[in-house]
Amino acid sequence: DRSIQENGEQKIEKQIEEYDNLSFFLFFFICSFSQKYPPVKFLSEKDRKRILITGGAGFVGSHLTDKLMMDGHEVTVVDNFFTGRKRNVEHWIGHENFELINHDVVEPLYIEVDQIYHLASPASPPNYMYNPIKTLKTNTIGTLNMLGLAKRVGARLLLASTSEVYGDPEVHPQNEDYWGHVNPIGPRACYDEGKRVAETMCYAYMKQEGVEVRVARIFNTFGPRMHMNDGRVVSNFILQALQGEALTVYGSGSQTRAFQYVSDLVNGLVALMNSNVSSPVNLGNPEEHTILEFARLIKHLVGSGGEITFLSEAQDDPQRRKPDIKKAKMMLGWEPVVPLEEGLNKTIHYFSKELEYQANNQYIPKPKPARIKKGRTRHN
Ligand SMILES: O=c1ccn([C@@H]2O[C@H](COP(=O)(O)OP(=O)(O)O[C@H]3OC[C@@H](O)[C@H](O)[C@H]3O)[C@@H](O)[C@H]2O)c(=O)[nH]1
Repeated sequence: DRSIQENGEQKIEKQIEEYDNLSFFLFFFICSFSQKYPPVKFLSEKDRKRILITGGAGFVGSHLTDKLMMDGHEVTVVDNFFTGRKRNVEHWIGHENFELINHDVVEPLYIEVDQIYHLASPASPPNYMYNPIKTLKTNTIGTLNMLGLAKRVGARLLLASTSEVYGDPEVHPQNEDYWGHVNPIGPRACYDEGKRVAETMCYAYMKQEGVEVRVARIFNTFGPRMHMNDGRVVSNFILQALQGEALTVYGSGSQTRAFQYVSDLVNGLVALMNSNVSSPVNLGNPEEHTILEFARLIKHLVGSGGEITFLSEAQDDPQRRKPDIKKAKMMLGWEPVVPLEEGLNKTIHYFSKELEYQANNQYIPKPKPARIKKGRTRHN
């Protein structure tokens, strides 16, 4: 009797085991088909960091979010959606490692994090000139708030600074030791001086409070997820070429810029954050072209027959800009790897899809010209 009973129990146990195996396989089978997020690495508790990205729904911020999420970290994106868009990060919404907070950094923020990438600020000249007071508040009060947060929770903060701290430079190419040539009362000052004082704040918090800071001086960057209304040269030229309109060159077009593709920048930001370099580091692609050359190249890549028109020069427009990236190469082992044409083709593809999307949604915004509009009602 006993052996019959034992036999029966063994059979039941075996059946349960088989059922468990089956449901285990079924679970993975269903998961692999219903997977709705990009693949995310598994990181142990020790290696996984809680990372805050201010401006994380913006152009650069959203690509940084993708990288840090896919590397397996817990990412909190804070954005006030002035220039950022939910669409840029919507593919992460609901993921257990991801959180999106609609918040303006001008107000204090109380969360627990290990690292802060402080990117929040309008970055395109027409956007940052649109509401200079807000740009100043974001870069000054916003940066103070984030440094205060870093101090309270012992987090390391990386500031997204800019090549604009060099102003209209008198040395060429620009290295990190150059102090810059900025007009403190010109139309670009809200951004240039805002970023310069943001850098000053970082080093004051480092010296006085021991906060770990990293400062990236970001040179011109382009790529998918730039806003249609961004107003910077690459998105303007691509949109104009795609729509068969004339490409608008401000001034003679002899002013120069050097453009990096966004994935190169994101790799540089992560390398800098995790390095021991606390002094400012230039991140940019040193391949320099005139704006007229850019216009011709984009026209050629899009295959557009549109004209090139010359409009009046923008005030205080930097005439020559090119990063010296020796420091990033030596200290971070970083340099850009994406060729200009490859990056431009990816961006052209993105904007043609955006135009289709907008056409289906009955709204096609025109690129904004870099003009300051007076007498508008604005919210500070
Ligand atoms: O339609 C356009 C737009 C811009 N331009 C010109 O193209 C050049 C580049 O202009 P952008 O607006 O793209 O960018 P800028 O280099 O002036 O500023 C940028 O600098 C570095 C970053 O920090 C910022 O993203 C941004 O401030 C300027 O000389 C501008 O006058 C045109 O000729 N036509």
